Amino acid sequence: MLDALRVLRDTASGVDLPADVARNASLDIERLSGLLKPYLVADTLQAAGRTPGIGGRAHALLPMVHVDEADDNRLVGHVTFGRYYLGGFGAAHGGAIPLMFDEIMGRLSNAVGRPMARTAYLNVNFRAITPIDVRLRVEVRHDREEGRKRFLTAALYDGETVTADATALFITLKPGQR
Ligand SMILES: CCCCCCCCCCCC(=O)SCCNC(=O)CCNC(=O)[C@H](O)C(C)(C)COP(=O)(O)OP(=O)(O)OC[C@H]1O[C@@H](n2cnc3c(N)ncnc32)[C@H](O)[C@@H]1OP(=O)(O)O
Repeated sequence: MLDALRVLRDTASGVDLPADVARNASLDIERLSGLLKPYLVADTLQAAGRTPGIGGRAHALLPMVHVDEADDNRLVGHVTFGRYYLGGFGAAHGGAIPLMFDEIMGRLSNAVGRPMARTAYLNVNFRAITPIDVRLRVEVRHDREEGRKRFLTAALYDGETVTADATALFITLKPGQR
């Protein structure tokens, strides 16, 4: 269903509709929302964001990052920003790129049995236009740990061009910390 939703939001982002088509589409979307509403649950029980086996953890907001290779301290994956993420002039929105970095760096930070950590900072440099509808490579490194602090770096590539890179600090949560 979330795959279909992704297709819908990419398509809906790219069209310019006559009023009657827009009205009919709105009615259909409202009908779908009505179909789902009886199944709303507490956020601790929802599938979205809590289903690691499904791309993007079934989180509707996230661009789908696919992991191609990973070990304890390094991860290589790929991502394609669809039309939904367009900022302008064929480039991904500058807010979508940190979203993707936070997710994929968080995934490596929390991998291999390391206890849960939360992002304390995420610094992103935009080095070149990040094109939409192009398969991009993302590389993440877990560089070092100092007590509760985990330092990670990442880069996003269009071919050999680095379009963005990031440094992040993740802090291990204390037992019982919310
Ligand atoms: C299905 C599963 C898949 C799992 C895959 C999941 C992937 C998703 C990942 C997404 C992750 C997120 O987006 S998380 C959501 C976004 N992040 C947040 O909402 C975080 C909000 N902030 C916080 O909750 C808090 O500030 C914490 C937990 C980060 C830290 O608070 P704390 O625990 O009280 O620790 P605190 O004493 O302040 O800091 C500990 C040490 O770190 C340093 N420190 C703290 N913050 C910073 C900072 N911004 N910059 C520099 N240094 C900092 C302190 O100086 C201190 O150093 P010293 O004195 O010890 O030297």
